[in-house]
Amino acid sequence: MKKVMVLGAGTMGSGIAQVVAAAGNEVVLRDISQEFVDGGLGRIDKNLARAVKKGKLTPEQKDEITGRIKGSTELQDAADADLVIEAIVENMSIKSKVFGELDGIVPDSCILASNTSALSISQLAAATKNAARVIGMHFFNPVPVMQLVEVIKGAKTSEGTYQAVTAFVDSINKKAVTVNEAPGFVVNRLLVPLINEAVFMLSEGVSTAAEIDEAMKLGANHPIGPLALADMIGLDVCLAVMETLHQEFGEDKYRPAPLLRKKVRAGELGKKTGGGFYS
Ligand SMILES: CC(=O)CC(=O)SCCNC(=O)CCNC(=O)[C@H](O)C(C)(C)COP(=O)(O)OP(=O)(O)OC[C@H]1O[C@@H](n2cnc3c(N)ncnc32)[C@H](O)[C@@H]1OP(=O)(O)O
Ligand SMILES: NC(=O)C1=CN([C@@H]2O[C@H](COP(=O)(O)OP(=O)(O)OC[C@H]3O[C@@H](n4cnc5c(N)ncnc54)[C@H](O)[C@@H]3O)[C@@H](O)[C@H]2O)C=CC1
Repeated sequence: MKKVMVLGAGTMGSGIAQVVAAAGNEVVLRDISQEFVDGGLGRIDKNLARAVKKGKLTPEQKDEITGRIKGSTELQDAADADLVIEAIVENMSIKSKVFGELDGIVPDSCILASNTSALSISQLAAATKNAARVIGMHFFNPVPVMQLVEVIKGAKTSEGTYQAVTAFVDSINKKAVTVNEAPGFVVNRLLVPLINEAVFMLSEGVSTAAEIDEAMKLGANHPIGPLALADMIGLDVCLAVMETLHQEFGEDKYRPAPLLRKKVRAGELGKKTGGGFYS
C-alpha cells in the first residue's frame, strides 16, 4: 500500500485517484479550491455507484474505495507521500512551478510523476533539485476503462524511479508501455493530429461533425469518432497538445486548426463545459 497524492481533481485526476484507491492505496486528491475537490470526489462517487448498480462492485467495496480517498486543497499534504501524480492544467509554467514547490515538501524517497499529454518530462524535472525522481505517467481517458499508461523517461530519470513506476502501474492493473521522451509520446503524436485533421475537415465543410464521426466509426472501427473524442478529452487539452507538437517539431503539419482555437477561446471545451463539437 502506498500513499499517493494526485494533483488536480479534474477529468484525469479524479479517474487516477479512483483506480489508485481501488488497488488498495491511500490517496489525497488535491485541487486549488474546495469546489474543484468536491467536483472530483463527486465524479468518483458517481462512477463507483454505477459499478455497484451493474453488480461489478458491492456497496461495501465502494465504501472502502471512497474511504481511502481524502480531498485536500493543501500541497503540504504531500509531506508523507510515496508518489505524487500531477494532473493539473496542460501548461509548462504552471506545472513547473508546482514541481518546484513539491520538491521542497515531499520526502527524498518520493517519486514525482506527471500525467502531461505532451510536455517535456526533462523540462519539468529541471524545476526540481532531483531530476532522477521525475517521470511521466500518462494515463488515458476514461481512466477506469483504458488499460494503457505510457511511462516516459526524462533525460535524467533514474532506473530506480522507472522500475518503481512500472511496478506500480502493474499493481493498479494497468499496462505500461515505455517511451523515451518525445513530444506527444506515442499515442498523442498519432491521435491528436488525427482529431485536428477532423476539425479542419469540419471547418472546410467536407462533412458534418456527426458524419465525420460516423465515417471513422464504421470505416476504421474507432469506438467513437474523432470529434466526439475531442469533446471527451477537452478541446483545451487537444489544442495544448497540437501547440506543443507544432512548437517542438516546427512543422506545418502540426498547425492547430483555427476552429479548434476559436472554440477554446469561446470556452466551448467539450463535455466538461457542456458543449464542444456536440452539446
Ligand atoms: C489526451 C490524452 O492525453 C490522452 C487520451 O486520453 S486520448 C483518449 C483515449 N481514449 C479513447 O480513445 C477512448 C475511445 N472511446 C472508447 O473507448 C469508448 O467510446 C468508451 C470506453 C469511452 C465508451 O464506450 P462505449 O461502449 O461507447 O460506451 P459504454 O457502453 O457506455 O461504456 C463502455 C464501458 O466503459 C465504461 N465507461 C464509459 N465511460 C466511463 C467513464 N467516464 N468512467 C468510467 N467508466 C466509463 C462504462 O461504464 C462501460 O462499462 P461496462 O462495459 O463495464 O459496462
Ligand atoms: N483530458 C484528457 O483526456 C487527458 C488529459 N491529460 C492531461 O492531464 C492533465 C489534466 O487534464 P484534465 O484532467 O483533462 O484537465 P481538467 O481541466 O479536467 O482538470 C484540471 C484540474 O487541475 C486543477 N488545477 C489547476 N492548477 C492546479 C494546481 N496548481 N494545483 C492543483 N490543481 C490545479 C484545476 O482546478 C482542474 O480541476 C493535463 O496535463 C492533460 O494534458 C492526460 C491524458 C488524457
